Amino acid sequence: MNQYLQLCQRIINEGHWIENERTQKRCLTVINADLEYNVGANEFPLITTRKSFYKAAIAEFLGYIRGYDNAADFRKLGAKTWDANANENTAWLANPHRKGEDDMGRVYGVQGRNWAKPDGGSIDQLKKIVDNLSRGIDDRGEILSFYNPGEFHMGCLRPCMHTHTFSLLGDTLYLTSYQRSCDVPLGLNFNQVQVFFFLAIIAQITGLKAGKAYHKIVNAHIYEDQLELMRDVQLKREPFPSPQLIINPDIKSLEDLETWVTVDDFSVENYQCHDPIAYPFSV
Ligand SMILES: Nc1nc(=O)c2c([nH]1)NC[C@@H]1CN(c3ccc(C(=O)N[C@@H](CCC(=O)O)C(=O)O)cc3)CN21
Ligand SMILES: O=c1ccn([C@H]2C[C@H](O)[C@@H](COP(=O)(O)O)O2)c(=O)[nH]1
Repeated sequence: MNQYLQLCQRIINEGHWIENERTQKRCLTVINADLEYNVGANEFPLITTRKSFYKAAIAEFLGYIRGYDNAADFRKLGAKTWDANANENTAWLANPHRKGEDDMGRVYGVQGRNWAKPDGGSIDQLKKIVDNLSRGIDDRGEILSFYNPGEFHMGCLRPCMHTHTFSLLGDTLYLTSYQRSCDVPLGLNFNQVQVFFFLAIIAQITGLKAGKAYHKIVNAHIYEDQLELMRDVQLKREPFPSPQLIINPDIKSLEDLETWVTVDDFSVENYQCHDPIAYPFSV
């Protein structure tokens, strides 16, 4: 929790005001942040200085694992997070590749599970990783990349947290996740949960021990209309100790994640938090 608060404070102390053309808003911005989560010790990095809706964050990531490309499928899992980008961004609404209401296009999980090969067919990056790790193999290229510049024009948004690398030391699994752009009040609140969740769940289904997750962020920003709430409300609050994430032990395979798992298979223990804060969202 302290590393999150330190990053927020650093943006306020040292940030530069940068115009953003896509959203037509200014962002207070710093470059480079390194966050670390101890998944093995189950120190769940859930924000405590406001109420955090971790189930929606897990639902969103479960949608990526399943390769979903439609905001309605995310809603069914419990995440409304793609409604605005799929249906309210004027550039995407006018894009000939958009297949209709709720379509997100070839983003995130589509690339992760169904990367189109130039010579036909497709690559399932996640299945290869899970198969290797289950056999104790780390070929130093256990990389899940959502970043496909050749298909940016076919999706509603370029992926923000775009690359996840798994590494094995003995029977302990590590994850390094790389994020190019980070909405610290809203997005990071979810992304911290997702990086932790991803290592915890892949360790569980591959029979490995979870070690640490390393979360590397390039452009970390606060939108101009979020600044007052962050500076004068959230940062004035005292954090509580980290809660623990509890995962249904019956989840044993990638197929389980693809078929029957829901957000009800996850819960949190000892979560003490302050009141919610409704931050403005920029489409
Ligand atoms: N400007 C922007 N920021 C983001 O963080 C973001 C995007 N766009 N576009 C793509 C996804 C969608 N994400 C989102 C979208 C909405 C919330 C949000 O509204 N969160 C609320 C609670 C949501 C709920 O009740 O489930 C929050 O208070 O955290 C969070 C992340 C993260 N990403
Ligand atoms: O997982 C996510 C997804 C998105 N974001 C934020 C970061 C930016 O504020 C916007 C994306 O805008 P770009 O112009 O494409 O950078 O969404 C996030 O923090 N986490």
